[in-house]
Amino acid sequence: PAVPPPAPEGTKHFSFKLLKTDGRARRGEISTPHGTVQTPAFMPVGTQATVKAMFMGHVEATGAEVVLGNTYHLMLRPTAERVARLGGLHKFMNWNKTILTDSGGFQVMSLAQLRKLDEDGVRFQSHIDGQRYHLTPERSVEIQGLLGSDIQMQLDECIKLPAERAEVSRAMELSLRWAVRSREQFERMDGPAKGQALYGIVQGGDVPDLRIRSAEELGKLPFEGYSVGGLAVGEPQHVMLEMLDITLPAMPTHKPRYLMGVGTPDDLLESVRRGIDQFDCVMPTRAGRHGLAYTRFGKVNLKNARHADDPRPLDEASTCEATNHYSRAYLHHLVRAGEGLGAMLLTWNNIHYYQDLMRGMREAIEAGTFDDFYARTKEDWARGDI
Ligand SMILES: CNc1nc2cc(C(N)=O)ccc2[nH]1
Repeated sequence: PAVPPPAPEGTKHFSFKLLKTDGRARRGEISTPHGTVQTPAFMPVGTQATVKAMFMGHVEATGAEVVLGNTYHLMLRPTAERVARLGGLHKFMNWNKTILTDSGGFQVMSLAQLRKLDEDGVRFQSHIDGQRYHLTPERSVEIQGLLGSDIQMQLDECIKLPAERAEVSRAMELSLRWAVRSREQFERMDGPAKGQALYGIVQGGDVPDLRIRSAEELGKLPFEGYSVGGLAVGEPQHVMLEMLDITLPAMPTHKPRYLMGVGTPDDLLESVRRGIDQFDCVMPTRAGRHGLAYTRFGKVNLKNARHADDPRPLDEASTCEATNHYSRAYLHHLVRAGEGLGAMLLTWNNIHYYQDLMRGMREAIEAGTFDDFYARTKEDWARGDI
């Protein structure tokens, strides 16, 4: 039988230190058996044990200290048991820093076929080969343990917005019951002793009293951190931000807060300002594969013919080794020609930009100048690319 990989030599603990605040913005440090994570942090998405179009050494060069793995994809292929037999996800993908995994629940609802959700869990068919699965809170934690994930997620039910209050309440209450079962499984697998973390996920849609109930009930359980779920699911940005204003004050102060699936650079700036510590989003990697660059002065679409003769790099001041050796004209050519190097260079640029933005916010909070950083960054984006 496959057993979870052994924790690395040395530290076997998880901790979070709240180092400084500036308004509601927080500067912290997460410690896991695979190193530390300076927060606020952006976690590049490594869905199928790879950050698409990047070598992990280059992901590390951007300053990223934690990447996300998707339980749904990995349980289908190559399976958690095979990854465990091969030494765990860190070894499998050659990443020896921190790995956070999601529970699989969100992607079952968005990718799998013939889904049937009940009190026990969710039954579905693989989008790859139609094979049937039954994902329960216990199985999701077991899979994440087999992968050797440092930060694991409870199984929850995330619904799309807009939704009726009754539906939001049903899904939130189910997620609370699943939180307890996830925690029991995590402790059966000695997660805390291995220095791993399990995060509870706050649900409640766009309904203030349900958000507060979810946050308060989860806060009574000994989770190492808490995610804000159920957002970036079709609601306008102002609704997402209003929900943060409601939810964050009801969450434990001295535990990390992770806003799932978010977001654009502007989402990150607004959410750090409200007290979020961790983010993940496919935006920078997916955009890079579609010819779109994120820069200090906003987005640049390299497909656009205006770049065809432009000898300048994307950003003269960027320290990203992937983009300051190449002209916009060259990037435009690669994108128009459909060359793989185009996707690689733009993905690297985008992850590097996201890490630069997070580093800027961390330094501003440390210096007590977050409001100034916020205003200047908004101005730079408004200036746009010239
Ligand atoms: C891209 N938006 C997004 N919202 C999410 C919510 C969850 C959740 N578990 O509520 C997970 C992943 C998510 N990704």
